Amino acid sequence: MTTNWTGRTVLVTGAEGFIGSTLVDLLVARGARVRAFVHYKPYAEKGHLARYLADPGGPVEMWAGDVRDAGRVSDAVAGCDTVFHLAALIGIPYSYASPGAYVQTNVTGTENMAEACRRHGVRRLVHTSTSEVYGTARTAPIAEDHPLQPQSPYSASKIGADMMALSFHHAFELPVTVVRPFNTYGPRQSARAVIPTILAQLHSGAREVRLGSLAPTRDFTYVTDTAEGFLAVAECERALGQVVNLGSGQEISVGDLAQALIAASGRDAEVVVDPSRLRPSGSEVQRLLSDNSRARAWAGWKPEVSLTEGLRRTSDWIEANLHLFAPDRYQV
Ligand SMILES: Cc1cn([C@H]2C[C@H](O)[C@@H](COP(=O)(O)OP(=O)(O)O[C@H]3O[C@H](CO)[C@@H](O)[C@H](O)[C@H]3O)O2)c(=O)[nH]c1=O
Repeated sequence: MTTNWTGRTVLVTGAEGFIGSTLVDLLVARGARVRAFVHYKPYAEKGHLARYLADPGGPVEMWAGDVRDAGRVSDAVAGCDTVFHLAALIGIPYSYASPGAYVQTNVTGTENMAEACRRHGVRRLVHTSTSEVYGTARTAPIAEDHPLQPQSPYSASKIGADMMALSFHHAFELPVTVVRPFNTYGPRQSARAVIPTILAQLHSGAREVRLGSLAPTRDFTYVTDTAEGFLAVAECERALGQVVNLGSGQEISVGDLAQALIAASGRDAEVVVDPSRLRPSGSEVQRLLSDNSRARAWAGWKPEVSLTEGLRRTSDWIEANLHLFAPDRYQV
């Protein structure tokens, strides 16, 4: 589905992140004016949006702020046609240490965003969920009506955020769509996630890849496919007030992924199981596989980049940007 974004003003929160900045690239390429809501200005200015932010008259305008600040959020939304809300705390391990922070940023931040969108009458609020809300698949592939199982405080906060966004559709007719990406990967992802963690180790010459468990499976979806999905659902009438999965529909175990990454990197290493790296019992999501038929049928979306090709591109990017993965640069 192609849509004309020319001349439209679009707010992207979490714009300095890897999915957010990829979405900004796609919007700019389609002629939109983007308001990039970023949390930490100095980081954003050096990060993936740097080339835009160095051009004050260009298509991207930076708004530094915190989604917990309702006034700042409202100011950012004013005059925008569409809002893509990606800003969130996303690290699962950190959510065990500080659940309340996840409630404030993820649930209250989404409430602030929905309230601002209502006040300013936006055409569509696209709220970002996560496949983590499903927990370990009870049935696979996972369709949007699968039960929600909060296996971590992070997941619970995202379930709360999703419900808050959807409640604004029911209570106030706010035009909301909840997108539920499965594990997105690709260039720009930080070392927090499994694919960049392993690739950064391999390209640094590690001869061992240490993993907590090889058994969990994930549905890895390439970042441009995820970002294209955001754009497709934003224009989809049937998706109003609905949840839409964005996943490749393919599943791979962490162990097989590690082998695929060794192949993609052209490096030689052994995979070692290290139980000290396991997440708390009952918290690890053991299986995620998307049913993406809703996104295909409703929004005309389909994944374009195969896992083999996506891992090769990601490996090449990490090898060329290894300085970003030095231990003192780790971002969680
Ligand atoms: C970083 C890391 C991960 N793993 C394992 C844990 C999981 O079974 C699997 C994938 O881990 P992660 O890449 O952290 O992804 P996962 O736990 O699925 O969660 C991610 O994907 C979610 C989308 O489903 C996002 O909402 C979360 O913010 C994000 O953290 O790899 C390891 O064994 N070792 C590691 O160092």
